[in-house]
Amino acid sequence: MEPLRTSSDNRPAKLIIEEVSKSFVASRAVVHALDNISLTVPEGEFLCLIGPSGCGKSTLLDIIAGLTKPDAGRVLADGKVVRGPGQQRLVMFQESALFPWLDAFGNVMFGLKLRPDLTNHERRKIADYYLELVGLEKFKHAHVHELSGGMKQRVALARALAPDPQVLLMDEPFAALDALTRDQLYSDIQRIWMESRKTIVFVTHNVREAVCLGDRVILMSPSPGRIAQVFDIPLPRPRDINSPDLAGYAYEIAAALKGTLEGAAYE
Ligand SMILES: Nc1ncnc2c1ncn2[C@@H]1O[C@H](COP(=O)(O)OP(=O)(O)OP(=O)(O)O)[C@@H](O)[C@H]1O
Repeated sequence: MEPLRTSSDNRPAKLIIEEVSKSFVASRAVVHALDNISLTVPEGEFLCLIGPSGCGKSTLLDIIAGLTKPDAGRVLADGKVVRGPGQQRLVMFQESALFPWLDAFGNVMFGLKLRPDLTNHERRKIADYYLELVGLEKFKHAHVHELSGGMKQRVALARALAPDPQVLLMDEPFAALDALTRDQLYSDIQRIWMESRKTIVFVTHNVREAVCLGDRVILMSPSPGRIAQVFDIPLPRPRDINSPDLAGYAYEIAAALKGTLEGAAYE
């Protein structure tokens, strides 16, 4: 099949989100979490979703993952309609959700259960490779309670990367970490993304984080959740979150973010 092309460049479209809407009934009120969202994500793009609390970022990520069904519209991954979770689209959450009874290696091996095509020997080699990639080879046999918050997120990242998904969906993965640990992870995730060229959809509240990581930043507005604005971030990589180059973009997006709160049509 001829790959679907995006309009903005010549890369094939990895994800197409077509007119997706989703409502929830909460305390007898209807919440319009997403209203008619359409978005195309080219292969290899690092896309950041930003917006105020409750604007539907996580709901959109869950719909892309196939964990939540939209009320209307659909998501296509490689041109095929997403009807449920798949090993090509893996999610990494804010809390690492590691298995506390397994060590770092065991947790990464667990992720590789998604690859029954591999022998146990191959899985072990892959787990070693990804633990090294995230800088944790020396902590291979450390148990979860022995790891810092940043190390746990590194293990979670290795676990998500090891089955080699084409799309990585990240829901505020660094939000619970201290600033220094986060800065290190910004470099690491950029390095890993530049080497692997995965398609990444990354949800964040943090404007500088979005500018540091994203090729594009999608600003969402709440009530109902809609795409308010799209920002291209053409800065060279790797980017340093503390560099002054980022500041202009961050300022512009922060101002627009403030505008989405003031302009939200609360229902
Ligand atoms: N399972 C659910 N049942 C009822 N309401 C829900 C459910 N999931 C999400 N919502 C509501 O839908 C809206 C969007 O939620 P969502 O978690 O997607 O927003 P968000 O932008 O990710 O928020 P945050 O930044 O605070 O994580 C919110 O009003 C939320 O309360």
